[in-house]
Amino acid sequence: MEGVDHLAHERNKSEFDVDAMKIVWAGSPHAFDVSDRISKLVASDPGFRKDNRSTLSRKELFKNTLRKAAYAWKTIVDLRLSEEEAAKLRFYVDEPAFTDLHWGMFIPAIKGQGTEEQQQKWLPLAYKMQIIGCYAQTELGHGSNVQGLETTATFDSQTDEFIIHSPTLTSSKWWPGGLGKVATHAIAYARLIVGGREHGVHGFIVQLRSLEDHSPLLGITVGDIGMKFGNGAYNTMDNGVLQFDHVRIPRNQMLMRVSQVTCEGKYKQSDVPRQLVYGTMVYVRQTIVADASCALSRAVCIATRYSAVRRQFGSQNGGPETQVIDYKTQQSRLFPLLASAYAFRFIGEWLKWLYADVTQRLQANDFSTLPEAHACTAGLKSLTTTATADGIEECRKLCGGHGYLCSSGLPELFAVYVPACTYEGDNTVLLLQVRDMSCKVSHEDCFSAGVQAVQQETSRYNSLYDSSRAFNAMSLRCSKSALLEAFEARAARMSVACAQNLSNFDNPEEGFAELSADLVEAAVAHCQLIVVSKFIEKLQQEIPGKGVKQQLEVLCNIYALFLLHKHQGDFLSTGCITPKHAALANDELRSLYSQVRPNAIALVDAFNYTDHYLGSILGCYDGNVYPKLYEAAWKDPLNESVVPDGYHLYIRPLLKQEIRTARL
Ligand SMILES: CCCCCCCCCCCCCCC/C=C/C(=O)SCCNC(=O)CCNC(=O)[C@H](O)C(C)(C)COP(=O)(O)OP(=O)(O)OC[C@H]1O[C@@H](n2cnc3c(N)ncnc32)[C@H](O)[C@@H]1OP(=O)(O)O
Ligand SMILES: Cc1cc2nc3c(=O)[nH]c(=O)nc-3n(C[C@H](O)[C@H](O)[C@H](O)COP(=O)(O)OP(=O)(O)OC[C@H]3O[C@@H](n4cnc5c(N)ncnc54)[C@H](O)[C@@H]3O)c2cc1C
Repeated sequence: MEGVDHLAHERNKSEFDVDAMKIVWAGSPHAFDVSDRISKLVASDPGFRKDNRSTLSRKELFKNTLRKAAYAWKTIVDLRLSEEEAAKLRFYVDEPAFTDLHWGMFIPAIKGQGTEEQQQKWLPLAYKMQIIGCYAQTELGHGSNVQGLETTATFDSQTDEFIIHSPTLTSSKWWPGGLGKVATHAIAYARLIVGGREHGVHGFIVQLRSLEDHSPLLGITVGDIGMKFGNGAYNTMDNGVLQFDHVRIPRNQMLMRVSQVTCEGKYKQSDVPRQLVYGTMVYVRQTIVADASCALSRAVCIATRYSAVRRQFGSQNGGPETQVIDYKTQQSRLFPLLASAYAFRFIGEWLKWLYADVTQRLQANDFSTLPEAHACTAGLKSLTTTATADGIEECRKLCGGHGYLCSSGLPELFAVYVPACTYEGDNTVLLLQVRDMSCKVSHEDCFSAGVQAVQQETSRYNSLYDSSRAFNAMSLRCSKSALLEAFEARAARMSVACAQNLSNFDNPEEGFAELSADLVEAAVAHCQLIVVSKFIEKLQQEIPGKGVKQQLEVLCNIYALFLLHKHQGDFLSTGCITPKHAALANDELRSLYSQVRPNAIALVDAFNYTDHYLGSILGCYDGNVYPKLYEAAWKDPLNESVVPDGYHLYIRPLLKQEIRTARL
């Protein structure tokens, strides 16, 4: 049966132009071309094989990652790939590695926080990988609370140097990727002390290892923090521990765009806001949102293809059994995830635009949109990574028993992905930062503007309440604006409730702490509103290709109505929908699922993932699942011998009742 497309009948059912949808997914014809070429290049090169990751020991796994990273670099140099193509190549190599932090955080930190001079000195070295960098912020004792970091950087005006020091065990840097075994340099975050005065946390470029023999420099203690969740998975990364014992660095290795220390020991603050020290995190959070759609679409692609292959029950007159994708329960779990993958793709695109816009403004010393960018990236990073991590696990369950096999690709994808809910800011901590989005819910807003802010919000809410009276079964089906109003009303109501409750506290901090769980829920409602509204905006653009826009309309409705159904308590209590409307929304969802069904395989084909990237027998393009599963089982190291190692020591004595005399 080799070469037969077992999903051909599914592909023939599709009602839209898949190639046009591929362009929409990629973002542009150019982006599609780059992605398509590079993914095929990686898939066809045996140097990038990854099917044995879960069976390797940590040491073998890590060495293999080093080999792949070096091979990837050689490929990039030999083929003279552009920056965009090189980034795509690393993406499709699909193995977390020190290079993620070098390109993803170390370089952006220097670009964002370094002066022109510092950029000129360090960036060429980093671009050529003559130095390898990591981002050393988190410590054993503090991650979320950046202001609580304990590492110190004390200025010594005699020698024009900073002395970087770890004064306590809890000040040890802990977690930075690439630090454990590879990085030669770090952007280390430390409390700046000048002339006995503290000036908060700043970034410093610190060399960690010799460029000759890779040994740690004087005063540096560095190593890996140990095995992490799952086999293979994120264990390809050398997350590290680092202690400084009075390590001296030249003064010009403090990143000085935000503030400077002069050789006389004067601390000077630029006009730029202090928060720019956190700028790298804003950048990375934005990329993590884009990455969420990749991880979720990958899991959804696997689960959708397998659901079309898998059959259980329902045979009539000896005919084939029912494809599990035809069960309404399967559809109601799978299709909202498919819709979410598309929704996250578009919100990722929007956030990329927002970030580019902020960056441009920053260059012109316009810092006005920084708080919005921070709130949006923080909130949307939290929303999309939580939904994606949960979605991957749901996809595993949607694949039944076989989903639990490593060869399904889902266990490793889950293990690699879940830390996204924690790194770059714990998701709950980040939701608490969502204050400046479309409404005001912070304690300062309530207290500084007093009752006025609450009144404004209340009247805004009331007007939404009135307009959304028009929300009915018909508008649910046809009107995006009715849906959007429902989401706006819900978000506004939750914010107003928080604001009113906050104003009952004499002490704002106390009120904020007491109501933080409600604030988090209001933040989620705001983030969902943004995702829905940006999906709707996307549909207002011209989208070429037969049936493409119609498919996206269906997915947009599914995304919004699924959330409305899931959070109907919130929506009902806004009074903008009645229980009858909630029931109608549910009926509408069922009908939308029927519309997606014939197009489901084509909608995941539009992601254009190679079998190499998917890394899943259940999700393979041709759907020839069973022979591949059978063949893969026999390749497991445990099946190398028919009688296992250990038989004579442990099984035979059991069977022969000789266990008391056996040497265990
Ligand atoms: C199968 C194989 C698959 C393979 C796939 C491979 C793909 C892998 C690719 C992914 C790679 C990703 C690698 C990830 C590596 C991870 C790296 C890290 O985790 S680095 C460390 C990140 N750390 C954090 O994120 C810490 C979280 N904490 C914070 O961000 C902040 O400290 C805080 C915002 C929570 C602090 O809050 P608070 O105390 O209120 O802040 P401050 O007082 O310091 O701030 C006052 C003021 O500033 C505003 N603010 C805060 N942050 C920012 C910001 N970033 N930008 C702009 N403004 C900011 C804050 O809101 C306050 O504003 P105000 O107006 O005064 O209220
Ligand atoms: C795989 C991985 C890679 C990483 N890579 C890097 C790296 O390259 N560089 C780097 O510097 N760091 C890195 N980190 C560290 C990461 O950024 C931190 O772990 C993350 O910011 C969370 O901080 P924490 O560990 O201190 O969590 P904690 O803050 O200790 O969180 C523990 C719990 O407390 C809750 N909590 C904390 N504060 C509050 C609050 N104010 N209100 C309510 N609840 C709260 C959280 O919600 C969470 O449930 C990495 C982490 C992981 C897992």
